[in-house]
Amino acid sequence: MPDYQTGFGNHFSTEAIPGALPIGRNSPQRPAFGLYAEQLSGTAFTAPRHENRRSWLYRLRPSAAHPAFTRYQGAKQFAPGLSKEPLAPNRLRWGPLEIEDADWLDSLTTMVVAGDGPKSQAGVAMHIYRAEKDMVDRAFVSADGELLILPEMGALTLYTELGRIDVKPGEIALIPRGVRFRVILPEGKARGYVAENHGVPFRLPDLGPIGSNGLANPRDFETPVAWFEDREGDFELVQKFLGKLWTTNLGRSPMDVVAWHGNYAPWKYDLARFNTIGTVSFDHPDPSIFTVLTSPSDVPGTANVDFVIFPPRWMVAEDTFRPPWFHRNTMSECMGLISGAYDAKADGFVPGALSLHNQMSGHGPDVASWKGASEAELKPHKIEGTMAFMIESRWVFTPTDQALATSALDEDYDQVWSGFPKARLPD
Ligand SMILES: O=C(O)Cc1cc(O)ccc1O
Ligand SMILES: [Fe+2]
Repeated sequence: MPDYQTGFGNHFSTEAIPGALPIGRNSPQRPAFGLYAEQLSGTAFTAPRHENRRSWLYRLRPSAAHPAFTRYQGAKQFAPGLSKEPLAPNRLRWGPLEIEDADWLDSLTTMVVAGDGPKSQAGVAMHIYRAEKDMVDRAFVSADGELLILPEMGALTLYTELGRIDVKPGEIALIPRGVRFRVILPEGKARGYVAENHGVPFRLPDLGPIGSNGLANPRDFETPVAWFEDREGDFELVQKFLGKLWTTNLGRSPMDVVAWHGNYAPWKYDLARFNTIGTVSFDHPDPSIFTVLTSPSDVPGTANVDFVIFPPRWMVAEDTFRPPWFHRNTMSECMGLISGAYDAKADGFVPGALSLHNQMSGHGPDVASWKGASEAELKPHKIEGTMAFMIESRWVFTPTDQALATSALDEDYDQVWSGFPKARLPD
């Protein structure tokens, strides 16, 4: 069982072998045991102090020691590039994708990308993994963004440069941009979502009038302690760089960091710890009240990407249509479901599914959900056994060609909003 240290964005210090971590300096002339000191920067050196993220790694060999990268021929469905066709303003929905005879990396399937891709340092890509093999002698790293991993089926063990993380459905994990890792499937099969954030790193949202506690509390984020593997021999490193995949043979495992300190590190978080806040009077609040993490853009309050969840919660609003209202939004919304049912979609939105409601597309409850909620007796009611999420962005999402071609695409999605009775005005 991995061990963790707690706190979001804390300055951690951890060593797998006593004496490996230098004290009082980062880069001594001769680090202990002949280890190599290496700084991993997740923000510009000159980023403001409260945004600045970097860690110091003490490792068996420097990351710099590797031969040239060549194009990687696997993972054909991962980052295939975007369609050049004009993007229709249609609402889209996909059913769950099938498990593939592949490891986590090779099973990654890019569905939609918000923004202009990694070169712009903005936007977010949504990928789905659906694997049944372990990554044994190989690791992956994205230079294009941090990876927010959302398991939907089956647990994962993430062996990262900075330690090991166990994560299961209902929990989430984050691998910072540039951190190398491999994925083991303790339950044999695994499926889930990956939001690759090309913009500035996720942080906790400001709480404003909510006060100093609530939503995702910083102490519930768990970062692994230092752990390393000393493995020599063929070891592939696949790197995503500007939307293309590259490979090299390191000749050793890159998970050879014996000690590290800093505030740039992977973490996991149990969504059940989210302190959900909602109305105790009337009206359905904007879903921003459910924001777990936000990556701001250069326009204040207008996120590059927000990660929002719809957890189990009490519904008590009086004289209120309680599910999400009908709406059109300047922000674009991509949703997934980890478990249970979502209160705006009585049918067709199942765990593993994905939906897309782009900028200004009319959406909201389907007919069955609207009818049920309009006629319901408004007793206090608990929505239980559910976890939906939304990746919301100021940048429009473009589906990949393969997402538009897959049989998992629901050809009749628009039908969920057909058949609403017309309002009747007084004579
Ligand atoms: O479209 C959706 O289902 C997500 C959503 C939920 C909600 O409670 C209010 C607005 C919104 O976009
Ligand atoms: Fe919406």
